[in-house]
Amino acid sequence: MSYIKVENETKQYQMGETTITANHQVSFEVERGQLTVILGPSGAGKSTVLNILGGMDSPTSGQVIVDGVDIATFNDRQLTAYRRTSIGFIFQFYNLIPNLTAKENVELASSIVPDALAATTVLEAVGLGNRIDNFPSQLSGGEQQRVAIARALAKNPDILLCNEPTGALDFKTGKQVLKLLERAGRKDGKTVIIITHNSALAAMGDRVIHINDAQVRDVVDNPAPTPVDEIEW
Ligand SMILES: Nc1ncnc2c1ncn2[C@@H]1O[C@H](COP(=O)(O)OP(=O)(O)OP(=O)(O)O)[C@@H](O)[C@H]1O
Repeated sequence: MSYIKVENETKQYQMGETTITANHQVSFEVERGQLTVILGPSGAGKSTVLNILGGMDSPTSGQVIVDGVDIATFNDRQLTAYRRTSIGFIFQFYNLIPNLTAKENVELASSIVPDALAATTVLEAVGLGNRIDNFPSQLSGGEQQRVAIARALAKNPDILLCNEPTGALDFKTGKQVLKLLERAGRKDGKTVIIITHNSALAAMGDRVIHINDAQVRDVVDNPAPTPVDEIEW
């Protein structure tokens, strides 16, 4: 069985009298270590998929099997443990704590898991060895996103979930960030899932899942993904 298998996952939100269907019968699979791009326009339902895969939300119906276990059946305590140990999150706007240094931001995450990597080591790995004592406000957007990647990697999770990781960055800085995610997948064996509306990023994925109007429209495998260095947008 695939490492991740989402089967007929539906998520509805009740807003007074109105029911909003954010995901409708979503099904797809991701193999372990695969770099996956989930592509779709704004409002398509991508973040909903990511929130459910990350254990931040539960589906209304359907199965979300990760490493053989259906996390859709998890209670709050099980979801907390899953979020802590299995998942590293990277968001569009970094979500760093402003009054903690880069190192302290990373340590905050690593302190909640048993098999954490040293904060300094991961900050060095993302090229920020000389900025560990800087506060987020003293770092550029790209540097802040690299701290966020270090924070996610420090927990040593199996899965990295990235929601528009380059959405707030310029082309050159965005590429640096994508190269780190590419390396986390190709060298460190993480299962990296990137959500984006930027269709140029599809080329870097081993698998591309197209979502539109709450549904999976297409799943395309790339036998020869393009290295991030060669992607233009
Ligand atoms: N908590 C919520 N309550 C009500 N509706 C929601 C909630 N979360 C998402 N939705 C709705 O579900 C639909 C899908 O939203 P979602 O955020 O998953 O899309 P998206 O593809 O990630 O879009 P974007 O790229 O703009 O973030 C939208 O119509 C959105 O308004």
